[in-house]
Amino acid sequence: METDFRLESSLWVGNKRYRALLTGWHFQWTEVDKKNRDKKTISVPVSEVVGVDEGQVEILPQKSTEDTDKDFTVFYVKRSSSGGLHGLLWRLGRIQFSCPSRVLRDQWTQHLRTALKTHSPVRPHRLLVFINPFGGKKKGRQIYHSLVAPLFELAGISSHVIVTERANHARDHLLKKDLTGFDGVVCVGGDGMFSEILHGLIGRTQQEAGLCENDPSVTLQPCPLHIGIIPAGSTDCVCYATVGVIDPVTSALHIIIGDSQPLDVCSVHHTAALVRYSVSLLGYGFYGDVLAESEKHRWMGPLRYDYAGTMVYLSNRSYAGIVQYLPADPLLSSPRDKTRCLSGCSVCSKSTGRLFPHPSDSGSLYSSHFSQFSNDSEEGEWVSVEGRFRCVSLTCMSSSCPKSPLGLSPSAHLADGTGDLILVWDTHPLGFLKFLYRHTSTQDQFDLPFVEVHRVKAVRFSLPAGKEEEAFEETGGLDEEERRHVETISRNGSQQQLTERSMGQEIANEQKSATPFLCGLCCSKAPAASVWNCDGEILPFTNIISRIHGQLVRLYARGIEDGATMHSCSEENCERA
Ligand SMILES: Nc1ncnc2c1ncn2[C@@H]1O[C@H](COP(=O)(O)OP(=O)(O)OP(=O)(O)O)[C@@H](O)[C@H]1O
Repeated sequence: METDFRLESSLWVGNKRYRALLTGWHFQWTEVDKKNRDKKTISVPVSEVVGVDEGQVEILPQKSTEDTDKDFTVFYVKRSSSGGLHGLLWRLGRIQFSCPSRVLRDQWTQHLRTALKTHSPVRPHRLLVFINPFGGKKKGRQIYHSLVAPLFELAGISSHVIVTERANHARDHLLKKDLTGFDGVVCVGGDGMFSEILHGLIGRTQQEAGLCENDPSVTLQPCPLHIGIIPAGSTDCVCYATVGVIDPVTSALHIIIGDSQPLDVCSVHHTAALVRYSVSLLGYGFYGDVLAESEKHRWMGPLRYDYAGTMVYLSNRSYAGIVQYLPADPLLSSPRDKTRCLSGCSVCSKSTGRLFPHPSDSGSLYSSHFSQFSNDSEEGEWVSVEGRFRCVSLTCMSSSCPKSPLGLSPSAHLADGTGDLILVWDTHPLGFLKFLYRHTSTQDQFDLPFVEVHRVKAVRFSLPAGKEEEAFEETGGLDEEERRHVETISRNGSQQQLTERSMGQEIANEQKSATPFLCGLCCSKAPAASVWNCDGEILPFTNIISRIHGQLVRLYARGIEDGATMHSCSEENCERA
């Protein structure tokens, strides 16, 4: 196979001579001096060649081609350090070669294109793009049209663009409209937009498979369409945790070359109904309170999270609860093993075989039921703990973000079919402050006597009997709308997908106004119950059951590339920013 694509010749860039070599998997060019000695080599994996065009081609500010007979231009992925602890920025590299003859030029372009088709077969050809015009700084449209669309055009990707007109527009489209011919769905926005796409695609896939999402023991069908995230929100945590940087060009290049990163998803249920899906944080206590408090101060913009965090910390709350969890196999990995889930993670790769025992399952992504939960004998023993907690958090990924570069659980994996359950028992305020502060540094936040972390497959949370009634009295229990909501989901399953964001917010607002929630430091009586923060949405229920679905979706990403690889590739297609 290798030799089929082998091509070697002298090529010129300006007046410098290069020896260019295509071996199938790699394209490299080495500058040769007048004495025929090799100078610097640049080597690019064929999978990272973005496109090849005849002539002298520019793409910015818009595509222009000077069609000369003996020239061709190669576009490729070029890395540069983001300067921080985290991943690498990707940029579009461009090199324009001249050949001694047109025949040789055509040979090069043909060979490169054939190598691309053979060694990069999973690149997208047609994408459905949703732009949230109001996300983040309201620059979604501009980001897409100026930075992303020209790259898609260069790579020969056709895209159908929908600018959303309301919340849940993208989700409803994915649930109801014809998606034939699309290879993937791209969202231009923040975590809220990603969540819409996630819910739409998972719901659609289960509808088509005839599966009921309400039952937590049902093994859900992995989604066949990939998701691409072009970050343009005020919180872009999923992008940060799966790419390592928040940068539209880097994300666009990952989409173009068809990178594929599986991602675990946690389903959250209340009684017999699905409430939501989560990929990053499902948090009760502190994180729920911060979200509820911050929603009251949306006018502050992103500053509201710092303000709410401070207020909630000062209110010094803890909550009674019963947490039950189903431990994952401790022999496979541990949340305290100091490993990091980086690009090419071996724990995640091995999990693919465990989660999809029949090779065809993972290949087609249309596996039939794979038993990791429903089979009682394999399920294992549930563990139960009861007490007062500052916070209870479940995360399917490290949940790293610019403010917490290692995240809530630094050794969590993106795609091993498990989540990390973090229990922070009631403690004195300074202890809790230490726990919070350690998230911003490299210190181990789990190395504290009041903190536990467990790698789990499922979690149940309930209020202790007496507290349930207290909380019920405080909130007035389920209101009419909540009851209708649960009934609708139970009846219609995936047809009527999930909590409407707007409705969820209304419920949360009602709940907030009904609860003497955080009336600041003056509030003398602490409420009996907190709320759940599910990837930035408040859940309308306290008693929940959640389950991790291994590798349920795939993103156009490859996990975080280690900045240290900059050293090994400094001779190749890398540069320091
Ligand atoms: N056209 C629209 N009008 C109003 N809301 C929309 C529209 N399109 C999408 N949304 C909703 O806006 C929410 C926030 O969007 P997004 O995540 O893109 O931006 P963000 O600035 O990061 O948001 P936030 O800070 O509120 O989480 C999403 O949950 C989505 O459902």
